[in-house]
Amino acid sequence: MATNAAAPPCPCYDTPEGVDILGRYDPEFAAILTRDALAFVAGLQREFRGAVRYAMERRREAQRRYDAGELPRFDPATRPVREAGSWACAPVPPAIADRTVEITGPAEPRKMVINALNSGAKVFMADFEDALSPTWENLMRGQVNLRDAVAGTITYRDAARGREYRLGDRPATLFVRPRGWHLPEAHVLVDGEPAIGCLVDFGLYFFHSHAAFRSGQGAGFGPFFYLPKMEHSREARIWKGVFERAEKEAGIGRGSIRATVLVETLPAVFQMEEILHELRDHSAGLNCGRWDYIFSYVKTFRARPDRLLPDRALVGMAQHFMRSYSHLLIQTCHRRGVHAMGGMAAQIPIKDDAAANEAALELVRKDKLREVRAGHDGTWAAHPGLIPAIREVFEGHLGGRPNQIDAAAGDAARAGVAVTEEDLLQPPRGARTVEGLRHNTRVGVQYVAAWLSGSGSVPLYNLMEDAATAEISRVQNWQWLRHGAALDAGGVEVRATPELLARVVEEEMARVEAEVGAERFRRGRYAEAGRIFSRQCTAPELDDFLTLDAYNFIVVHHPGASSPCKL
Ligand SMILES: CC(=O)SCCNC(=O)CCNC(=O)[C@H](O)C(C)(C)COP(=O)(O)OP(=O)(O)OC[C@H]1O[C@@H](n2cnc3c(N)ncnc32)[C@H](O)[C@@H]1OP(=O)(O)O
Ligand SMILES: O=CC(=O)O
Ligand SMILES: [Mg+2]
Repeated sequence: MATNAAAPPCPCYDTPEGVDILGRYDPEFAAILTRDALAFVAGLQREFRGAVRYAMERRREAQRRYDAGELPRFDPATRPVREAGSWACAPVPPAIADRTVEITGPAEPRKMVINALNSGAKVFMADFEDALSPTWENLMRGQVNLRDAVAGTITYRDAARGREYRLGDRPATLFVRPRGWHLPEAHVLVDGEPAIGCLVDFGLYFFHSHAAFRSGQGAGFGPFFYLPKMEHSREARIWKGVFERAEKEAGIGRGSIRATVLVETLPAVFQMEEILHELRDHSAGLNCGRWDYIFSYVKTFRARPDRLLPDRALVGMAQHFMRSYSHLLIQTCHRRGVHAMGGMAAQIPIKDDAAANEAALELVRKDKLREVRAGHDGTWAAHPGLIPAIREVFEGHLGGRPNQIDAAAGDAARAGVAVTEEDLLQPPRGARTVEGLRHNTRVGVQYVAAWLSGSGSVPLYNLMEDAATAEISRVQNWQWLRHGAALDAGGVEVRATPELLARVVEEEMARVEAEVGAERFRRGRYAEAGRIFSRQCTAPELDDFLTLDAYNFIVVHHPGASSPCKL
């Protein structure tokens, strides 16, 4: 954690009792961090921090049981919720009936927010999570961007390219993804403790934009959210409480706020009905967060040598456990009357090779066709260049319908099969190789270097990489090392050991340096990233999240940014 002693003591933020801001002062940020907005955020913290602490402890307790050999499963105690045909989620707001293509991207840079809103997608998910490195600057600029986007006033001038960016006629509808429950916000203290990051993200955005959103984009509903990385319905219950408190304080109707929950942890797949039930007045469906789901599969089974994953590249939606997860999600959502959203194909446009670009596009088309045929109502795009192809697949299949919630269509329904616990847990098949270890390392180190430098999503080897995909690289390396996995090295079998990893890290760092150039390598945070990534892959206990440990390296405290000179 760095301290910037050179920061001037004043001007400073006007904070309510018990709130301290340790991030850099900026007049633009001060327009977000108003006394009233901070009082709203502090109220959320004070009411819900006990429940969040308890939920995090329950996660750790569940993990201890998995480590001892228990398998995740459907909870017998909530069978009545799963089996009751008598409940449904609140009707879908008209503004988001059609979510066939959603673009995602970080809430900062500003240019990207405008591009996403103008991309032709129905929805833009502005991300404070997988795609954003949570530096103070990114978080606060992201809040400024979203406020201006909802107000319809967002513009940007790219002086170097002489380009002006402004909103087009039919911008995408905004969803905002706050961070997961586990991440603190070290620049905002409430009663002397770091705030819960997602309540800062949610609270500031809601406070400044709920009214404009409801009268504009939401047509009487909203704001809309995506909720990441939950592991149990008790965590959804906390969000329900947050939403109800926010609605009450804002004087808007209960059920105005809607949220799509990402089902992206293995424990959560056994809780989908329960999550929807908790959020039934606030639900905007579920989404297959496939990359974090793979990460979670490894994490949950960290202690199980019989459940080692094959190379990352082989763990796709065609694997039985992934297909089963998507099918159960579709069945569950449609039974309860809400959208079943698909996930992210990792391919992005390839600029300098037309044939490779066409091959990448074809993979995206195939992935999307599988999703819409399975019954998904919409899906994600990582890049504006993919939207025409994805729209063509989804709109072509839906034939003018905004979604297929009521259609009882798709493989998931047609198959008529009950997805079982065994289906959801079936270990994926495929080879484990030294090349896989190398690829994980090369990508993991470069991602961490980018994240430390403020970029949370980056193109690497023609694929999108973000926190979720990087997590797979990290935990897979850790798991292979922990269990001394046998890896194929071109026909020869070698064991994954710390010594092998050390050699791979050294060689891959040299390769990365050659690829990015010595100057960029020296100026970037590659060496630091190499150390963090290696340490995490060889740690005796698996860290819960890459970004929790790495967060300490991006926190910059400015003493005097708030309380010492309260206005
Ligand atoms: C696992 C998950 O959670 S998935 C969801 C989280 N991940 C994401 O959201 C990733 C989103 N995608 C991205 O961040 C980017 O597409 C990247 C980093 C993968 C590639 O970005 P770049 O290298 O900048 O792409 P590229 O150079 O092709 O960009 C071309 C133009 O498209 C824009 N663009 C690219 N991706 C996006 C996007 N997702 N949203 C808006 N605009 C975008 C760029 O800003 C650029 O605009 P310009 O021509 O006005 O300068
Ligand atoms: O958030 C999405 C994912 O795939 O992870
Ligand atoms: Mg995710």
